[in-house]
Amino acid sequence: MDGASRFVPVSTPEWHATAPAKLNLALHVTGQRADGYHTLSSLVAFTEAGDGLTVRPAELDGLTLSGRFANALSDGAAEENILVKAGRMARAIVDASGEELPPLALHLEKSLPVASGIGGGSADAAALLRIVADLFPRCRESLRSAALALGADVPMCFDGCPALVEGLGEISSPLRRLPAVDCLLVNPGLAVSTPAVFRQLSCRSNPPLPPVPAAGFASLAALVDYLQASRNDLAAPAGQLAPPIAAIEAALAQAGAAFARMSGSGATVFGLFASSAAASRAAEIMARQHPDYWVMQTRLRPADPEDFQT
Ligand SMILES: C[C@](O)(CO)[C@H](O)COP(=O)(O)OP(=O)(O)OC[C@H]1O[C@@H](n2ccc(N)nc2=O)[C@H](O)[C@@H]1O
Ligand SMILES: Nc1ncnc2c1ncn2[C@@H]1O[C@H](COP(=O)(O)OP(=O)(O)OP(=O)(O)O)[C@@H](O)[C@H]1O
Repeated sequence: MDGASRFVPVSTPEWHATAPAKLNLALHVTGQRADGYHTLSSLVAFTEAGDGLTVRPAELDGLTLSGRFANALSDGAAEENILVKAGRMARAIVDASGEELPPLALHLEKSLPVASGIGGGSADAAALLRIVADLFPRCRESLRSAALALGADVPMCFDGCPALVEGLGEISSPLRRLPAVDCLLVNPGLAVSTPAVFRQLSCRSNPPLPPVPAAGFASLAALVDYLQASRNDLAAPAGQLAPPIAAIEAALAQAGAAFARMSGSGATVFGLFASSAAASRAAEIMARQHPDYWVMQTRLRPADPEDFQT
């Protein structure tokens, strides 16, 4: 059965994907290109939990929203939603391949805070591109290549695997091993603009991350050892725009995190924990201290060496 014929079954099909949060476990800004964009060296991982995207064929394209952070997106025109742009791009690519992508009804359960350094919009767009790639496998490479035009984080979200990323984030070296580390994400309720953070950077030319061990990370301890020799270069400029970031990092460490750091351009801070019980205890402490903060307990999506062909 080819991809297009899947759209004419007796009952209406429906596809669902989780759009996980992206965590920049470490992020070094290594330079600035002539077009103003910055080159990065970043260790990225993805969480089990995230936004939820449901896609159905329909008479007309449409987007509906629900979830805790839906309101943050319904103020703007639907056309501005990155999902609408991703859908348009996917249709152009599928059409150019000689197949046909019908109108789609999209429903987004927006569970991740907006403009928070965990790539929520990028994850949503990538989830849609992945669904289209599964339906039209011949278009997968073109969809992956086009993803960068939607945003620097979209290619890594499309791959969805823990990786060392370079360039603007589109050059990816997947990690051979990463355990399913328990983690907490904490956001103080302050939206932070990514361009504003890059503008505040004082040094735009830093050394890349230390080499990632060829075998990846077999334990939380090995990962933490590596992270301690790295930074998030965007933490200082983001802290000028969202001062609670440093206090959240300290509070997570105090509450038992083996490691805590801001992700991306902030203001979300992640904490890594030795067990789900330890993460739950810290979640209770954070919720008691800051009932207005967003706190999400989840785990990192692991990487297993058996997934790699040698
Ligand atoms: C900070 C990161 O989240 C780390 O993964 C990404 O680099 C940002 O990814 P993103 O939010 O998808 O970013 P985009 O939507 O592509 O870019 C937003 C704006 O941030 C700045 N920007 C972004 C990425 C990058 N490598 N250099 C930049 O200078 C540019 O001013 C750009 O206009
Ligand atoms: N589906 C979407 N989800 C979130 N933001 C969206 C979406 N569509 C458009 N946007 C816009 O994109 C901007 C960035 O939002 P997003 O949540 O992706 O930021 P972020 O978490 O800081 O991303 P990154 O980590 O990639 O910098 C917001 O200003 C928001 O209005």
